[in-house]
Amino acid sequence: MSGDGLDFFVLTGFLGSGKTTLLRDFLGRPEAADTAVIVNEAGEIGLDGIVLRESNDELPIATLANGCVCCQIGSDLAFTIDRLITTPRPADARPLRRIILETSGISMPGPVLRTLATLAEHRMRVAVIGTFDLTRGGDVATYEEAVAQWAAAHRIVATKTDLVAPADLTNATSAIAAFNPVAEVVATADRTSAVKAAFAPLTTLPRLDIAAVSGNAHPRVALCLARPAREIAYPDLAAWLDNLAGALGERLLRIKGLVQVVESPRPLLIECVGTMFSPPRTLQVESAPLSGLVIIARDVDEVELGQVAPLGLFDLSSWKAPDRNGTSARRALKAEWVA
Ligand SMILES: Nc1nc2c(ncn2[C@@H]2O[C@H](COP(=O)(O)OP(=O)(O)OP(=O)(O)O)[C@@H](O)[C@H]2O)c(=O)[nH]1
Repeated sequence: MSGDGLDFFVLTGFLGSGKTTLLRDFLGRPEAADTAVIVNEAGEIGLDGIVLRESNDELPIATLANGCVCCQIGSDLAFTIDRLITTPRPADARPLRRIILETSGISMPGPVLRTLATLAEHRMRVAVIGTFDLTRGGDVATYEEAVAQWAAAHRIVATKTDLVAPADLTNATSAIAAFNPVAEVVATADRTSAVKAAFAPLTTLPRLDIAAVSGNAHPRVALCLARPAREIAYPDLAAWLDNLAGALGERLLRIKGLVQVVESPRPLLIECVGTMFSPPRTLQVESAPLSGLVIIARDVDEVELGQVAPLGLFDLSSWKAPDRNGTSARRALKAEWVA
């Protein structure tokens, strides 16, 4: 038996940001019957597993409690996934449709995704779902893990909506986009809608309407849009991405975007979390609705990005960069992007 057709959700988010609660609410819903769960906790006591078991005591729930999933238990994770997929389902149960891995609040997403990449034979559709605790907002961005978790997410769910003022909920989308402008955002006070949307299949096209982003730049995280400056051949694009990853190393948090290369009439979807790239995928649309790569990186400036070879492949609008002079550069850069 293979995992072909399975959705694999990596549920990530900082300590206490509402991951278990979101998952518990989902597992209590009828459509969660074809779900298996893997819980990782850095601590010794598998508390999250117990809480989740309360919401649905028939689900397969595997606990990885012997360390943080990102640093110690790659092979345990691979083994656990394998076992969940190959274990026969009870006669009256529907086939397994999704696995949800709740990572510990201090897990870095990159190593988890690297482990999942070794399980390519299962052909699972992997999506990273992040939580954004509205009561703490961007405050936890001082923790490198929190920023990496948001940057890696395909979708970010605003949590604890009942504990904040309506204005905080209204501003949630822009607050989240300040850390990851390409993620889908789920920000609603309607808990049922939020829970369903959190684990719905992903849409294909990246969200690149980054001109809508507002808010203050994070002191160490730069968000940048790289737009093709000329026609781009695939080998040049591949070399540029390789060199960018090599130059930034672990400071590279995320790239997502569409690039039209001369070899193909259709745009390529380019995506990486950390320095790990998904294989570029040709989109089944004639031309890119918007050609460009959104880059999220830590401790980097436009000059360094501009030195990546081959030179001159992309124009860089660093529309949200760390504010070094005490005045925001965002307005001018944003205007450049809008034009
Ligand atoms: N009022 C309210 N409380 C929430 C909500 N989501 C989570 N909480 C509370 O916030 C605390 C932390 O929530 P968890 O769901 O355990 O958070 P977590 O991200 O799984 O935490 P770790 O596993 O420690 O990383 C708990 O006391 C929850 O009851 C919410 O939407 N509304």
